[in-house]
Amino acid sequence: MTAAATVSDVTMRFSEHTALAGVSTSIEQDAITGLLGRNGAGKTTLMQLLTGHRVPSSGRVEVFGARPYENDDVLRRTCFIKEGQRYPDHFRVRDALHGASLLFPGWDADLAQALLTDFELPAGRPIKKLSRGMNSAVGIIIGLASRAPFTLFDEPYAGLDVVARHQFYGRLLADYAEHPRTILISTHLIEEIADLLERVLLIDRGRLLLDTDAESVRGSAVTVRGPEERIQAFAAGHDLLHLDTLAGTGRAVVRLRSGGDDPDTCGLMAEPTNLQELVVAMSLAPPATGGARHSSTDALQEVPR
Ligand SMILES: Nc1ncnc2c1ncn2[C@@H]1O[C@H](COP(=O)(O)OP(=O)(O)OP(=O)(O)O)[C@@H](O)[C@H]1O
Repeated sequence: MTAAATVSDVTMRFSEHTALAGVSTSIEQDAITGLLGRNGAGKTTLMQLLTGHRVPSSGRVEVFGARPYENDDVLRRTCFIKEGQRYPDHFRVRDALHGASLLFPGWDADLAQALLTDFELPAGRPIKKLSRGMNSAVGIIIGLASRAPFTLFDEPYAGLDVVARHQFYGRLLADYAEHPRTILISTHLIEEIADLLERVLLIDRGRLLLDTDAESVRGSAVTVRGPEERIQAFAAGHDLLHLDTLAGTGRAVVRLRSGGDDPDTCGLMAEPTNLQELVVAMSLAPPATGGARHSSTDALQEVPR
């Protein structure tokens, strides 16, 4: 894989709190990567490091082969869209777009105009008078129309309605297909974007739990239902991530290991676990039982906690 950005053994401390602890990963060039994790996991912090908004307490961050901090050459090729983006008080929508057009060499004015129409945004309206969702739409337009070689969306759609979100996904995919670039997107709406993702990074309490291609995630875990003792017998050859039981009957999320039993053989009903369920189960799994503890030969690349 060619990396647009690399993060090597990065720790980020805020006085007493360690937001990222020894994180190493690469952001694949010309791919869409999802950055997932619970509140406070460290997603925004990682994006701030990648965009030169912060320098790590230790470790090294490189984007396009150089450190991003105060590096105009890197930052000109980077567009960072964050939730609740603020603009100067007097700015109208068109001022924000005009400002962005000056910043980004690859700016596509036609795409910006088409997106204004999609999101029904009045170009002449003062930004401070926009609704929350409309404000998010301004950021999304800038992020897409910038055509920046490295575009980061940090939970870009606060308040955006479901129709607008789907317009965003559609536009993102269509434009990315024509103009491949490196896109990193953090979101809590995992199922909505699961199909867009080519790579998945899952952070939990400042550590990477999952760093893999999305294809490997699909089919890597099953959700099984049945008598608890059968679930335990089945899970013995795999990784039990999460188990709910009621009166002896259970529902479990199990990461598959090669060589383990089939759910059928154990008399269990099984269905593939979707990305969102897997993220929930991995984030909730205690280190002693969580799949992330195990190094394995499975398709998933796991990082020890
Ligand atoms: N400037 C700061 N000073 C002190 N602590 C901070 C600072 N910025 C972030 N943190 C802490 O670092 C941790 C990671 O925060 P971060 O914003 O990266 O999480 P996140 O994964 O983006 O969360 P969310 O999904 O809620 O946006 C949190 O515990 C947060 O309180």
